[in-house]
Amino acid sequence: MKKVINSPKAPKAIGPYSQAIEANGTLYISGQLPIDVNTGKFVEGGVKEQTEQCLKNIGYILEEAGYTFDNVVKSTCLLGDMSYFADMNEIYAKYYKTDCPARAAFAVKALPMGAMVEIETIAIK
Ligand SMILES: CC(=[NH2+])C(=O)[O-]
Repeated sequence: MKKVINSPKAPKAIGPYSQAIEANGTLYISGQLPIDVNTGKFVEGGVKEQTEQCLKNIGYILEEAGYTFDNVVKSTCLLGDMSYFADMNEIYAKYYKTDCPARAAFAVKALPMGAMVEIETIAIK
């Protein structure tokens, strides 16, 4: 069975997808954009601020589902340009300090709404 997770603290989906789905003790969080739910817009600033906002949104969704960052086993970081890699890592490392999740990081041609960063996450109980 699947359960739709919806945190009011995180931005609503901008398309036909759920913020997250929990199935069989695994939480699949959709790619999070750097949207600040309070403004409905991207957080001000550059790659570091955008990465932080993506991770904050992920944290709200984890919390809503009863998970923490310690439960994360895999993440995928999508970047608008590979030159963002170091700045993204600097912020990412604040959230994942030890026993870091498995991860892939890609530079892509473009991200929704022109974001610089989008982060997808899988967590298990
Ligand atoms: C932003 C996002 N997760 C999507 O699928 O468009």
